[in-house]
Amino acid sequence: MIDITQLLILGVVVALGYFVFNGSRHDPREPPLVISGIPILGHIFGILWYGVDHWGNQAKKHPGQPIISLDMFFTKFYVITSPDLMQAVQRNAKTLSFEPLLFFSAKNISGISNQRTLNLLKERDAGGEGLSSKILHAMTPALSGKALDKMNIQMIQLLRPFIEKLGESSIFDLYEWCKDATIAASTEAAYGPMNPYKDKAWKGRRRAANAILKYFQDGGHNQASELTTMRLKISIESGFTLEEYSKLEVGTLLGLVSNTIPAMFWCLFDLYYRQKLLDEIREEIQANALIIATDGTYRINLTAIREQCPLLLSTFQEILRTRTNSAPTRLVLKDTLLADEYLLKAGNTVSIVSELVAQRPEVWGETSGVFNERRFMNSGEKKESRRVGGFLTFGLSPTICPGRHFASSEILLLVAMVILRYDISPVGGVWKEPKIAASMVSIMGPIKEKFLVEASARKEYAGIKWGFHVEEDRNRTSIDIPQMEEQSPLYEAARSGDLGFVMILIKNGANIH
Ligand code: HEM
Repeated sequence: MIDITQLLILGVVVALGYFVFNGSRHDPREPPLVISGIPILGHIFGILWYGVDHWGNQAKKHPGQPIISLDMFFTKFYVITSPDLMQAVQRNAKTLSFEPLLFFSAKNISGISNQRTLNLLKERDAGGEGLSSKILHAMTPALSGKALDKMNIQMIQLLRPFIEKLGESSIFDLYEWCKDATIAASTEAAYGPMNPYKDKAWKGRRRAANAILKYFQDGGHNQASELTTMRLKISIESGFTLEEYSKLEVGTLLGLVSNTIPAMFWCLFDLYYRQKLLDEIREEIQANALIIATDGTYRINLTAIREQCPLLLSTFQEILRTRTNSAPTRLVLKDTLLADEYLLKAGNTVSIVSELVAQRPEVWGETSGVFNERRFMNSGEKKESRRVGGFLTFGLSPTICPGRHFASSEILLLVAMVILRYDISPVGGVWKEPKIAASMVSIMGPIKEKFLVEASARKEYAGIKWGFHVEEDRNRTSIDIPQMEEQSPLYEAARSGDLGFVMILIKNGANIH
C-alpha cells in the first residue's frame, strides 16, 4: 500500500523529471517558458477548464513579457500580448500560417474520413490539393459587392417578421430570440427559399448533412447565394462527390451564425442598459437613416446607417471590442525568428490575445477596460486615432473574417429597428450580466442561461408600418482592421478561421506537417 509520504515523493520526482525534460527541449532563444502549477498536464487542464482564456490568464501573470511559451506536452503555444510582435507575426505570414487550421476544421467539423477527400482539402505545402483555402479565398468576393447586396436583401426580409413579433410577445428569452432570428435570416440568405435549415429536424451533424444533400439533389442551390453556389462549384470541380461535399457544408452554419448570435445579443444588452446612449442613438438614426416612403412606410436605410450614423457605428465596434475574447492564431510551419529575437519552433502554435494587446499603453492603455462609445468615431469632439491592435474582433490580416460585412449589416439593421420601435426591460428590472458559456466555436461570449425580457412598442410609432432600404454596392462596413504594413500577395488571399479550431488542434496534436 502506498502511503502519503511515498505519494509526495513520487509527485516530487515526476515534477523534477518534468522540469528537466522541459528544460532540455526548450531552446533558450524561444520565448520564456511558463510552468504550470500542476506538472505535465497543467496547461492542458487549463485549456479544458477555461478554454482559450487560459492563454490570457497565464500571460496576465507575466505582464512584463511581450510573449511567453506554454508547454502543452505534445506542442507549445506561444502567447503574444504586444502589438509589435503582433505585427512581426503579420510580416512572417509565409511561415506563421493559418492555412493548416482550415484543413483541421474541415476534417473535424465535417466528420469526413475518406482519405482521398481529405487529401483534396489538405493544404498544398503538406502534400494535398489545397481545396480548403481555395474555397476560403473565393468567399471574400462572394460576401461583398452585388453578391452581398443580394444576401442582405434576403436577410432583411427574414428579420422583419421576428421584429414584428416583439410587439405581440409578453415575456421572452432575448438570447433565444436573437438565435432564432439569426439562424432564420442568415441561412435563408445563404441557401435561398429551399433552405435546408428551415425545418429544425436537421439537428445533429449527420441529419444536417442529409438535409443538405437532399437540398442539392433537389436543385435548391439554383436559387441560392453566390456563397453557396461558388463553394459547391469549386468543390465538385475539384473532385468532391455530392455526398462528401454535403458533409463539408455542415460547417458553414458555424461561420454563419456562431458569432453573430451573441454579438447581436450583446449589442441589444449594452444599448438598452445605457439609457442616455440609447436615446442619443435613437435620435441619430431618426435624423439620418429613417426614410418615410410615399406609401407612409418608415424604412431604415442601411447605407445611411453606415455612412451617416457615426455614433451607432462607433458604439457597435466598441461593443464588439469589449465583448470579444478573440485570439488570432497561426501555426509555425518553419522555425522563425520573430522580431530578430524570439525563436518560434516549427510545429508549435502562436496566438495573439486581443484583450491583453489592447491593454498595452501604445494601444488603449488604461482606457482599454473602459467602455467608450465614441472611441471609433472619425469625427466629432472626442476623436481617437487608430491604434495597431485596437480592434481584433474580426481577426488579423491576412486572415480576416470574410463574413464581417454581412454580419455587421444583419446586426446593425436589426438593432436599429428594434431600438427605434421598442422599449425592452429585463424581467425583475435589473440589467444583470448573464454568465458566459465556455465555447469552442464562438469568440463573442455566448451566454449559458436564459435572459428573460419584456418588450413594449414605443408610443411615438403607433400604427406605423416598417421596412428596410438597401442600396446596391454601398454596404461594406468601415471597421478598423489592422492591415499588414505592405500589401503582399498574401493579403489578397485573406483567409480566416475560428478559435474552436485551436481546440481541435490540441486534440489532434499540432505537429501536422
Ligand atoms: C459578429 C460576427 C462575426 C465575428 C465576430 C466573426 C469573427 C471571425 C474571426 C475572428 C475569424 C477568424 C479569423 C482569424 O482567426 O484570424 C472568423 C473566420 C471566419 N468567419 Fe467570421 N465572424 C463573424 C461572422 C461571420 C459570418 C456571418 C460569416 C459567414 C457569412 C463568417 C464566416 C467566416 C468564415 C468562413 C471564417 C473562416 C472559418 C472557416 O474557414 O471555416 N463569419 N470570423
